Amino acid sequence: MVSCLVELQELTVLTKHFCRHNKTPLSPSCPLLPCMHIIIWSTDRLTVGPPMITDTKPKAGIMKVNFFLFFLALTGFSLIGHSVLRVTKDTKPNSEMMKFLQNANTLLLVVAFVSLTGLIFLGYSSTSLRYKEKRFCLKLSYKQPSVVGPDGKVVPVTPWLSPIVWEGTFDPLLIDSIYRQQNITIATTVFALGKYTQFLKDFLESAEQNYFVGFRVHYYLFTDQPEQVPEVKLGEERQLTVLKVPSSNRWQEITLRRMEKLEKLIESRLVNEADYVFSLDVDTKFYGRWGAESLGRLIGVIHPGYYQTAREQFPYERRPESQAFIPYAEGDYYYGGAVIGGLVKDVYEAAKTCREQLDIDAAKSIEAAWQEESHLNKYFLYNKPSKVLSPEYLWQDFKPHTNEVKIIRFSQVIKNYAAVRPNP
Ligand SMILES: CC(=O)N[C@H]1[C@@H](OP(=O)(O)OP(=O)(O)OC[C@H]2O[C@@H](n3ccc(=O)[nH]c3=O)[C@H](O)[C@@H]2O)O[C@H](CO)[C@H](O)[C@@H]1O
Ligand SMILES: [Mn+2]
Repeated sequence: MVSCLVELQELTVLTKHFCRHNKTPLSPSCPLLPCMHIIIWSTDRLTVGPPMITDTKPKAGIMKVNFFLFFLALTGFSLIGHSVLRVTKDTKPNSEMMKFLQNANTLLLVVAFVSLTGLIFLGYSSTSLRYKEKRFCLKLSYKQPSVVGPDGKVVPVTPWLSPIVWEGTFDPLLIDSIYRQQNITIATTVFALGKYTQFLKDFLESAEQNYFVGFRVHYYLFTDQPEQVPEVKLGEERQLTVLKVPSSNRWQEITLRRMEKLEKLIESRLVNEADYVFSLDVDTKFYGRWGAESLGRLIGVIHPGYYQTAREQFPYERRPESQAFIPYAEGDYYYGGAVIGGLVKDVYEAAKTCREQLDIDAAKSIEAAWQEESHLNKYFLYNKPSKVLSPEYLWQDFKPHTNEVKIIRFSQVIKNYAAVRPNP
């Protein structure tokens, strides 16, 4: 019974998926469509348990839908045949016509049975459970949320009621005092490999001036050259731990491996050493306050380059073969990979999932358009952040100021990519 339900759920997911992307084998006038809708409706209500994030395998999916429709059609014909037989039996018992109908009906039943067997076989042979989508639990056909309203005013809340943190939406003194009572530790991971060690001094010095001032902050600095870490005077109750990691000759590998390093650091240390954790890019500088208003269960930041862009133009990964794939009609915001934060447990789930998805892609020799940033965007689409930081919390020094961004708190410095990265 449970496996039947699972199969039914999967068919529902697939049918919805195909309908949404206009790949449905059913035309709108097909008489089976209402029947599929009834199944969709009923299995929606039977859906239990936490859904998964990955996409379904499209080929096995199409075959399953086809098998299922074939089975439905044959069973339908067979039922009609059965009724006709009963009527014919009453009027013309033992006629040639009667024998033909009996044979035809038996054949239909046999083929229906074979297609049902095929369906069950596909159900067991495909990795159905592993490839189930989260998508079916969320109704994803909604309008793209805006960040700046038509009147030019900033939007302070997401459509799922998470705050979008902008200057003027919170009282800094009040919010700091609320969190200070909780005696929290904020772990902050930062990576500086190769020539990126040159960014450390400004990063750390500006963080000491602006980042969670008055809170217990523990920086975990991953580098391949511990001797290049500058001496920076840290405030009271603030500390820095240097962790040596191997070098890499591909910048893409450095940025995407941050997920794995974060996952492992949380497992080995942060579960006991911190309450919240942020992972930040190092080629950055703090220019303004970044405090307790940024704390929450799961935190993402809106990328400054795309907060007024239509989602079809977001640089999400668009190849369905990648685990980071997001279709053109989906997406909320384009989140920057330079900031991820939240409670240790929730950041762990995000980092672990992204690492797993990156590994699946790597095994298929696929690298998402923007490495771990693409996977993070996929994760946030299905696991909505509980607080979203506005582009005040991730700006780019080369970007001219705009009316909506009143204060720049954290910004990417201008860098010569060719000079600082180990490869183009
Ligand atoms: C603003 C923003 O959202 N930036 C993201 C973007 O480009 P970025 O151009 O910001 O990527 P990037 O070159 O700054 O690399 C990201 C981070 O990796 C580290 N690093 C990188 C190269 C290197 O040689 N040594 C080193 O230590 C360093 O901490 C750096 O800050 O896309 C990247 C993925 O492709 C990351 O998701 C970045 O977070
Ligand atoms: Mn960067």
